[in-house]
Amino acid sequence: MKTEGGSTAAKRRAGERAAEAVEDGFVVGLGTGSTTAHAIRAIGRAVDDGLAVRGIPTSFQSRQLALEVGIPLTDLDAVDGVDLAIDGADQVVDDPDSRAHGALIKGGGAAHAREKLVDTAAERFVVVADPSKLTDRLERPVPVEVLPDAHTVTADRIENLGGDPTLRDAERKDGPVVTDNGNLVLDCAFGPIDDPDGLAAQLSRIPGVVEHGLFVGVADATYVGTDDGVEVRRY
Ligand SMILES: O=C[C@H](O)[C@H](O)[C@H](O)COP(=O)(O)O
Repeated sequence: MKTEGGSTAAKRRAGERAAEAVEDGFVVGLGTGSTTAHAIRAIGRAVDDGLAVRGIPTSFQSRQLALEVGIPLTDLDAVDGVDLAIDGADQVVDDPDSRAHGALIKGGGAAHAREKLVDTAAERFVVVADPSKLTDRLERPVPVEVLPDAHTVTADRIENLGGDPTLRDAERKDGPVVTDNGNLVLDCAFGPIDDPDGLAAQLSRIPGVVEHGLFVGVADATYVGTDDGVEVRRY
């Protein structure tokens, strides 16, 4: 799980505040990453105190943590709906004058395909972040999960859109990162992204793309942990 960047205390404040929104009987989407991990641990403590919830993990990592802290688990196909999803982000547009306000780049931990399934299914999706994630325009490389057998041709098509794709390598293994779904990840640099919605549609149309990390118009709020509190952005 990726943990670099941002202060741990700020991440913890954001995660714990989001966990306070979990109500008795909720089905909760459990995102992935170092910030969401604080929310999962806080939900686990609430479960110890008697809160009845079921969690839907978005990755092997969040599943393991949820099991460790005692959150009963379910899956999307087994529930009528998801009341709340809590998830992190790699970048969040923070500009109320921009049409992209609240748009996200996700997938730093290669979990964005399952995250998008769960986050878009939720009645309410809350992003948890520290201030280092806020930006005027999305500009980090966009993680794109691709079918392994087609990663070269898919990379060519992403280049045709103006992207510069790099196959994500595993740090402690020879070879590429393999996602929980058995696929590969291309980190695709586009420079500053003026129209994330348009780029999202173009990426989704490429055969071989399983899912990309642009989340546009999905988040309902971002909880930004700071050095001394939590700022809430609502969309
Ligand atoms: O694939 C991973 C996810 O999209 C994470 O939610 C994202 O990378 C943020 O992680 P963190 O809270 O560790 O910065």
